Amino acid sequence: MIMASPDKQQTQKNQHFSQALRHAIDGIMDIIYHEPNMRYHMVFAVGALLVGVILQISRMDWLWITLAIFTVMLAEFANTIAESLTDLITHGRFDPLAKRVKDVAAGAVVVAAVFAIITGALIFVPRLWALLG
Ligand SMILES: Nc1ncnc2c1ncn2[C@@H]1O[C@H](COP(=O)(O)OP(=O)(O)OP(=O)(O)O)[C@@H](O)[C@H]1O
Repeated sequence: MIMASPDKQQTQKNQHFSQALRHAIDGIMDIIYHEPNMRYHMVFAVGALLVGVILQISRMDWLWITLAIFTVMLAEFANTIAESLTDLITHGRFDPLAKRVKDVAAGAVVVAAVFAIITGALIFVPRLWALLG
């Protein structure tokens, strides 16, 4: 689960912006590689972007779609952070507070996904309906 830089096990502060950016990219690659849900979110995001291009949605609609995509992804980041910190503290030992943290974090992803579904439906369904009608 944890991706340390292969060259050294750094624990001190980053010295340069490029070093900080490299670690941030490590984090993004880690969540894509280890969290299947993040990959599902990305597939849905690409699908929404393709449909948006095909239907030539407005600039305002693009803003809503972009907001929905990033909201879901940020919720998944928060969920993964909460899970990792919980596992770091509990080492697999059952704790009711750990359950609460993980369940609430997972709930945040569900709420974000519902927002994305509503946003996509409001933007795409009327246009698809008009195409079929
Ligand atoms: N240490 C723990 N103490 C108590 N309950 C736990 C603990 N670890 C996990 N759980 C319970 O098991 C569930 C599943 O845990 P898991 O770590 O797989 O989270 P998850 O949200 O399903 O993960 P992912 O988002 O990667 O699918 C949690 O939602 C929580 O209810």
